[in-house]
Amino acid sequence: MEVVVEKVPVPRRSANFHPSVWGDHFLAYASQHKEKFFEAEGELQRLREEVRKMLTETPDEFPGKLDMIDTIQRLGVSYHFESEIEASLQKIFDAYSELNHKDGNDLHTIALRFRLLRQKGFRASCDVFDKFKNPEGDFKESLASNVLGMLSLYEAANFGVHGEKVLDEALKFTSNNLESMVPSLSNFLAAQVVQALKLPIQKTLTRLGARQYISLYQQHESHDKLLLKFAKLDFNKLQKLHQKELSGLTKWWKGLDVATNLPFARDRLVECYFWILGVYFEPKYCFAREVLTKVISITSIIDDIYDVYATVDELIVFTDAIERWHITELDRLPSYMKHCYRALLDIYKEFEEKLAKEGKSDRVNYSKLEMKKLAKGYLQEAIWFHNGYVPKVEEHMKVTLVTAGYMMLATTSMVGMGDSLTAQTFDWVTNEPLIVRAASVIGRLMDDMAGHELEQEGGHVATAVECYVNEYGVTKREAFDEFNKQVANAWKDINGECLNSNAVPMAVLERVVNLAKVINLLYKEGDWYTHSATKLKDTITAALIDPIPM
Ligand SMILES: CC(C)=CCC/C(C)=C/COP(=O)(O)OP(=O)(O)O
Repeated sequence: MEVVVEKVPVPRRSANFHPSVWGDHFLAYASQHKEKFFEAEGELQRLREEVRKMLTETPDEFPGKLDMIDTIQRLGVSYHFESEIEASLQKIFDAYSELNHKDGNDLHTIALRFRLLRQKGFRASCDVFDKFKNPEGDFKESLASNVLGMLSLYEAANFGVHGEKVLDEALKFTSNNLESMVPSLSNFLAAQVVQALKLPIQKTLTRLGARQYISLYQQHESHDKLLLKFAKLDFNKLQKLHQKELSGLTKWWKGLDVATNLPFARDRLVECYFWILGVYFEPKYCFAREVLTKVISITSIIDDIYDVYATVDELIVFTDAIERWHITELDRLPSYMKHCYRALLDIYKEFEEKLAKEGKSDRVNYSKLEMKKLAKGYLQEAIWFHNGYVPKVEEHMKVTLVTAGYMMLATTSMVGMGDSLTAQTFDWVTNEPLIVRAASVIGRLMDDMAGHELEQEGGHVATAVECYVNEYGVTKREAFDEFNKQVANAWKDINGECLNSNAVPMAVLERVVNLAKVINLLYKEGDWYTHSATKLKDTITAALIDPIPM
């Protein structure tokens, strides 16, 4: 495509991304909420207190308490009872050996206890599973007929860290057995097993998980009606809140008019909001969501400027302008870049002004530094691409772990959080801690495996796959196998870092874990983000448009 920019004709590339599939859809929700926000508020509050009572009145040493906590979490409502659940888990952890001893060979209870503790950062020992092995050191075949036990062990094994051989074995044992069991199970159990094998709890996003679990739970003959009703009402209330937020963000996004001003770029505000909803969905993180959605949306445009449209000369100036971060830099930029640069500066200025009222505007600087680092990484990739250079894997990863964007997003995720976060925590997050690196490895490798074919065709910097094949002289299949192993190892890093949470608030670690979960969803079956018109559209519809029928 030939476009005249600044009087000189410049050859431009285009990736032919499809336009937004949402248009102004979410604007409609702006007026809806002028009426009474949520009609069932009174009932919701009453049910919430009933559930709280049920939770606090059930003794912690009672095995049914574990199922209750699990159900509350999986229905997506545990955020209302964080302190109650934390206190129970602490007591359960303190009596861990004793309780496991008492439960004898009850695999379901023992595995569930282990998982619930690990999920919340308690260092529960995996030695509890040794007793389920035979003298040869294999899991007892007799366990294979215990569907509930196998399912719980499978979910637990996904929380393993490096060196936990028993959990690696448990994962293989349960995955194989569960898969072969499916045809002989009742519809209800089969649906649970299939869902779990597709996506274990450890990788499930809270809103989507809640939606799925609510529909499964209501098919369960002994479900708690009160809890189910509460979960449905709460889901629908949160959905309305999210719709309202997204209508505000759509208004902001319309002001940028991506389709006219930056027609070569992906126009993906709604997908970006969904991405960030995976990072935090709770009402208290409303401002944090706004900050992170604006930042990821503008980053997506910036990525396309570097990857698709700009010349290297323009990119050198653009990167320098981002480094200098000053409105006077606008004069040096071609007009299409001006739109993006101005928006970038405006959003950060807005955050600074808002945070200044609470004396927290310094937080924004950490995010700016990460954004500058990201832009330099993008430039390096563009130079490699334009020179036809295929780096060695190590050199590639050094840059592309930064351009995976998760170092910048992990840092920025903390900017709008109301929690009192210290300068040490910001220093920690900006120093490439293992958990952020692991999320970046997952992001980079899954993105490159998903986009490998297209990116090769469409003119993109060499993916990790190409670099690996090139350096080691292996097949593409072998490169994928190696990367899938690295991704599995990165999940173990993440699990391990969540058990060392003394120095860093769990609320911060959870953001990084959630970033990893989103990337897993978006890239495990191709690039859903770029090609958002089908599967991602349906997923977003379930999370953000269709209420749960009462
Ligand atoms: C995590 C962030 C910042 C997301 C913003 C949107 C984005 C750049 C997605 C990846 O696109 P891509 O598949 O084109 O990525 P890349 O160019 O890095 O391969």
